[in-house]
Amino acid sequence: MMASQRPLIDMDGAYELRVCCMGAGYVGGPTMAVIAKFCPRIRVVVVDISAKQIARWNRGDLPIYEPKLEELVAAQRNKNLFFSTEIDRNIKEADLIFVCVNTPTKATGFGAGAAADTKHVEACARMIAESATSDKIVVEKSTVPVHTAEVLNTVFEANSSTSVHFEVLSNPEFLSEGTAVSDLMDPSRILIGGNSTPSGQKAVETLVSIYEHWVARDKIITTNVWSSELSKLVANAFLAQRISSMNSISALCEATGADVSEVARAVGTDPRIGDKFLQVSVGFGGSCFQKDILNLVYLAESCHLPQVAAYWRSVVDMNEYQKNRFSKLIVSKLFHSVTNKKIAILGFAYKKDTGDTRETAAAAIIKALVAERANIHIYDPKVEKEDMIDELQYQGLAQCDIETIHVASSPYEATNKAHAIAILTEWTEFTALPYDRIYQDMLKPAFENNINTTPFSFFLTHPTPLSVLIFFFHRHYEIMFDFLKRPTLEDELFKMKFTAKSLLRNAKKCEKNQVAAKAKLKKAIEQGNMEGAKIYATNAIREKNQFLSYLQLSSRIDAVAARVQTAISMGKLKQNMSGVVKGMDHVMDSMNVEKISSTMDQFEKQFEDLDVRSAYMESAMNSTTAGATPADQVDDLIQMVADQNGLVIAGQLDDAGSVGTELPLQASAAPSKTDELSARLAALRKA
Ligand SMILES: NC(=O)C1=CN([C@@H]2O[C@H](COP(=O)(O)OP(=O)(O)OC[C@H]3O[C@@H](n4cnc5c(N)ncnc54)[C@H](O)[C@@H]3O)[C@@H](O)[C@H]2O)C=CC1
Ligand SMILES: O=C(O)[C@H]1O[C@H](OP(=O)(O)OP(=O)(O)OC[C@H]2O[C@@H](n3ccc(=O)[nH]c3=O)[C@H](O)[C@@H]2O)[C@H](O)[C@@H](O)[C@@H]1O
Repeated sequence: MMASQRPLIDMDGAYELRVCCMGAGYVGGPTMAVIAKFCPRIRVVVVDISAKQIARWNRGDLPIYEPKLEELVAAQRNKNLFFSTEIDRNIKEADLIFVCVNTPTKATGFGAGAAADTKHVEACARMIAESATSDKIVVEKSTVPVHTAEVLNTVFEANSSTSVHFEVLSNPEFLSEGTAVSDLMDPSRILIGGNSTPSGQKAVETLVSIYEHWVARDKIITTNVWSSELSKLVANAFLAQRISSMNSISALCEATGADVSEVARAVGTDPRIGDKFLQVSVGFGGSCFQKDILNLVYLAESCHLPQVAAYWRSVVDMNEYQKNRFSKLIVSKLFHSVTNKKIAILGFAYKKDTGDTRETAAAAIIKALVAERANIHIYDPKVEKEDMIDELQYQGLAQCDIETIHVASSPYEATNKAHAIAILTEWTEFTALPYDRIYQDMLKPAFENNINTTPFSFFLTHPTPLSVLIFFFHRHYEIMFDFLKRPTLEDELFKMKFTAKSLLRNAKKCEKNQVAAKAKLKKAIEQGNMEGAKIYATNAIREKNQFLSYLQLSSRIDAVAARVQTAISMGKLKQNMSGVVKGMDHVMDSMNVEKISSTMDQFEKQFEDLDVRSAYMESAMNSTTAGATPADQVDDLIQMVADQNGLVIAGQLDDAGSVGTELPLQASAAPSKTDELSARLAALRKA
């Protein structure tokens, strides 16, 4: 008699149905715990070839981390949920067997690197065929290539007695790690593929009746077996394709000044497109996306559809490009060399709320940084060291390189004396770390003091190219690539304040030089050296002019900064400000006085419309830096210094000639006003 035709009451009356699940991993464990919770009259036994895995499920020290799973398992364990290594016995006793084993990408042989390795699924089929003494419904829950059900049927036919009937169903799983329990309790849909034969349809109804304990019937989709098998691959390929699409657009945004999060929002609000899975990241990870797309590619190639294969392969290629782009970015932001630099990696899991590291983008980034001889320190709240090492090995890191990597037991240990931090998993705890404290313990370049004392939270939202701290927030583009995006007004505000301070310090230097030049002038007059006096007088006047230039530009920038600050806090900024802000970044970096001055002009012009314009020094730079020092100013100064010091210079001034015609060698080599100013500003930038 077919399992589906048996009365749903077990011989001892205790259970309606006996379920066995082969594979106690990320899918098998949580899925069976949820079935056990909602179906108290169904007995569920999860079996695995790994005794270690089963022991952990039984001990309560679960082999996987998944929110809410521990409580769920504890509530059902040894009631109607059991974990066992007795595979043969549990197959015999089961009416329905879920196959939940791993189906990784083939590593060797035909289809290596693309086809799914179904050896574990086939091994399960052989075990079932050998052990079964009564009819079984066998459910493919693993993600498998299309037509795997056919393989199972062939194995069953060849290896079992003719009196036992096997009905194979496809029932792919759509849960996501990190939200597995809630996904299982409230699934978007349940997909069941079965044969159209009466026994096939009966089997479908048996499986439907299990899910109906907690899932509405209209959410349960039934199809033929091949549609179900293929739908799973297509669903994952579509999700991954959205991420790759957005990642590709992120590169375009960086090149054009568009903001990818704004683009994602603008595009995703179209209900035909939807806003899910448009978050830009370092690259998607996880055991399934890449594997399932490659599986689809292999299927297309096997069906002689090269264009279809190439289309889907590009989703994986784009993912590789994004990981690579990101690694290069870290190196370039650390002044093009990470050799012997300590880089703290916060987060190793491929996403938050899971300890799973399979295909994590973190491993690819670490591999690239290790190749550049960086000193890597990793901290992850849930990933164990052995799992990190296994994944790094799997992703091709040599043993000798793995030995150079340190695994830290706290974020503080990882970041202490680090040159940079890369946050690669969006763990919630990373958003609440005391970054000011962490920053204090990090290595810093020779910053100006005001940067060192800037609150750390500033760097979190306003990374600047001056900063050696890098905050890459996996899946949180805003923070991740913030410093690559066009600068925000807040960024510019910071830069303006910094530039204003630098100019002020330069002004002070000029003031000092002016005093020194005047002292030399006095000495020259005393010695009757009128040629020298003219040179020193010229220098003193030039220093004074420069002092004024710096001072006035600094106060002009301060005034604009104050207006920007007010406008930001009042939310009064206009769209057209962004054009000015965009060009601002380079100008401030250049420390070119004329350019800064003209950018300030633009800013002020924009502010006229905002009604926050206030009086400030007009044409400050133009009047103070333009033209040469007039000769009469030089003479006046000499006269003034002579008078102040009771010195007589009558007639000597005319005999000395004009400045610039009879200058001593040293003085004639002195830089022009503009050159000197530029040189000072260049020196200031280097300091
Ligand atoms: N991890 C995920 O989030 C999802 C995975 N899937 C698919 O589900 C399948 C399972 O994935 P995971 O649970 O992540 O794998 P996993 O690697 O966590 O667990 C598989 C388990 O099967 C066991 N196993 C292997 N051969 C066995 C055999 N002959 N008899 C008994 N146990 C055996 C292994 O020891 C392991 O504990 C894969 O096909 C995967 O593509 C589908 C949806 C989500
Ligand atoms: O077949 C599977 O194994 C499962 O694969 C994914 O689930 P999962 O890999 O657990 O996690 P996701 O939330 O899909 O994230 C996968 C990767 O994509 C990245 N991601 C996700 C969303 C996004 O917008 N951007 C993005 O980069 C994540 O950071 C992560 O690295 C699917 O979401 C599940 O439906 C499917 O059942």
